[in-house]
Amino acid sequence: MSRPVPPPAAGSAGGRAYAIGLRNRFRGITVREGLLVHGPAGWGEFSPFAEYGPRESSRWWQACVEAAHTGWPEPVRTTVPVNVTVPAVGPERAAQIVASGGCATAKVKVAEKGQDPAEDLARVEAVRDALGPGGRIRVDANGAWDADTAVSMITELDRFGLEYAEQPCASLEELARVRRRVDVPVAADESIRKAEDPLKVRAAEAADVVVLKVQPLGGVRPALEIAEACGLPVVVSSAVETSVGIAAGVALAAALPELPYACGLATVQMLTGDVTAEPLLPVDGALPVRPAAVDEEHLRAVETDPAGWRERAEAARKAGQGR
Ligand SMILES: O=C(O)CCC(=O)C1=CC=C[C@@H](O)[C@@H]1C(=O)O
Ligand SMILES: [Mg+2]
Repeated sequence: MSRPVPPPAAGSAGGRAYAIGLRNRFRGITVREGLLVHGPAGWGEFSPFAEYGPRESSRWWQACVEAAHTGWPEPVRTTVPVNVTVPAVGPERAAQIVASGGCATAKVKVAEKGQDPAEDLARVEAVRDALGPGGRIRVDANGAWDADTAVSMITELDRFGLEYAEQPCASLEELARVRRRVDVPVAADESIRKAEDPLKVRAAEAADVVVLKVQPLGGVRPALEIAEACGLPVVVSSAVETSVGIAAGVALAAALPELPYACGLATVQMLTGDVTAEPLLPVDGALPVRPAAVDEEHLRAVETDPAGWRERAEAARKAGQGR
């Protein structure tokens, strides 16, 4: 029998670390790691990627503290439509992922380092075949194309029908240039989550849609403020967390006044394990709006030494005080 995990003893550094394999390599990693913290409001997750220093990680820590100590605003919906996420895999694997994903929308990674355009075309074609004509496809280049390449790739990929192209180029100027030259809407991700001033996206007319992730933006409330200030349609997306982190993304998506697109929150599917007995996985293409409680048996199966993670959390906390 599995049982709920009690909170860490008062005064302890707190936080339990996990390491969970990914079913397919994603943004260069094969294992996802992070820290889970319990507080009066529930569980929070702190899982900045390995290359992020204390300053960048400080927002991720704030998001964890919000989840554990404050909780989230009231939801305005009970389910959140989601997309299946397709890493930069071959066409057969891409089709399998879509077929088993249970979603009518797919986000497909493109422009992976070391791959060529024919691989992107073959992957997106396989995804279109697997989804059927009624499905929606968005692609994410993570800023890897220059403006001319983006225009020609988006035009070519749009043969298979694109809902939007996420972060085709790195800079706002390039995004704006691409946006003027293609009919496919442009979404901004890194231009929001890595920017000192996320509102510049709107001013630069660089995007039609903004992608918001809770941890990089410092929590559900700060992300809601950015959404309101931007005034553009929002897609909430994950940072490939356990169900604990995903619940924060779901809380953001559930609190937004409008939610016109499926969200990138079905990523527990990408992991080989989870820390809860009831993972936040899609049913009929949507996630239920609810928190996620850590379960002792599931956590133990993926638990690692928390020392390094507690140090990272402490450094992020201190860096946040200087903001
Ligand atoms: O949006 C999704 O479908 C899933 C999440 C996702 O794609 C990402 C999560 C974390 C890091 C990123 O490289 C990636 C993204 O760029 O959106
Ligand atoms: Mg992205």
